[in-house]
This record gives sequence, C-alpha cells and structure tokens, in this order.
Amino acid sequence: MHLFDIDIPNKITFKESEVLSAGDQLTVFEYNGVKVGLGICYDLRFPEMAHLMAKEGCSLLIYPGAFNMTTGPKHWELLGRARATDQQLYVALVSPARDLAAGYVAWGHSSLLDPWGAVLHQLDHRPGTLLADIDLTTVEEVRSQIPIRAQRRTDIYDTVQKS
Ligand SMILES: NC(=O)CC(=O)C(=O)O
Repeated sequence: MHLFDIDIPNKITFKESEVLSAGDQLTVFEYNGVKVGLGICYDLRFPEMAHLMAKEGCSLLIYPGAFNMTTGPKHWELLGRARATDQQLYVALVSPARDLAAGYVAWGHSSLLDPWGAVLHQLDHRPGTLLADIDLTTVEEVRSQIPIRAQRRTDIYDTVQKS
C-alpha cells in the first residue's frame, strides 16, 4: 500500500513510485479460523495500517519484505516488535535471504514476534525455513492484561479507514 520512496544519501535511494502503483485497500483474510492481515515491506513502518487490520480482528500480521543493508539492521526487528506490541498480536516478517551479488541486497532475518513484542524465532541472513506454532490464547491474554484497545482516547484521536 505504501510505496518505498526514500533517500538516504550515500546509502540508499529508492523510488518505487516510478515503477509501481500503490494499493488502496487493506488485505485481510481468514485462514483456519484465524484472521490474518497482510502488508508488504515498507508497510511495516505504518502503525495506522496495522491498527486498522487489528481492528478488523487480526491476530497475525504477515509482512513479506526485503529491508536493505542500511535500514534492516536498524529497523527490521524493531518495527516488527513495535507492531506486535502496539497491536498485541503476532507478527511474521518474511524476507528473502541475502545475496551479495544481487542489485538489491536484502537484510534477511525472517522473524516471528509474539503479542508481548518478544522475538519468538529469527533466522539469520542465510536461506532457511522457520516453522513455528503460535498460541492464540496469548493474544487474548495480553489484550486483557494490558487493555489498551479499550483505553484509546477516541474522544481526542482516532484511526479511521476511509475506503
Ligand atoms: N524495501 C522496502 O520496501 C522497505 C525498506 O527497506 C525500509 O522501509 O527500510
């Protein structure tokens, strides 16, 4: 939905908007009775989008993404943990492995974050498979123990879906 247009001098300049057009709706689907929200890469930086998918009932957000060698080490895990913590759900970050010969070098580090914001599993930069069970009672547990969803000051601010 969000296009990766950034400019970090001497590090990385990218302009997805020159070759791609942005999505204009959320992607939420049900799998085995679990609502799952899907974002791509740069979408991970937008808490409002994650919030709207959580509001639609998601217990898991999946972000296929390829952060780069500049932002990856600084932000990939941090943002995944932030989205898991602020929406109190599981977050799966799914990255290609690193290929130093590629034109765009991915950070890698596919990860699974739990609703406490903890890193449950993480691969490194090499090809690998991460297979894990997730316990959905943890979503309800965290949401009832730290009830931020009911404590939002919607009289002062709100996040609304416009289309
Ligand atoms: N590659 C992306 O779309 C996003 C990214 O690398 C970043 O946000 O940093």
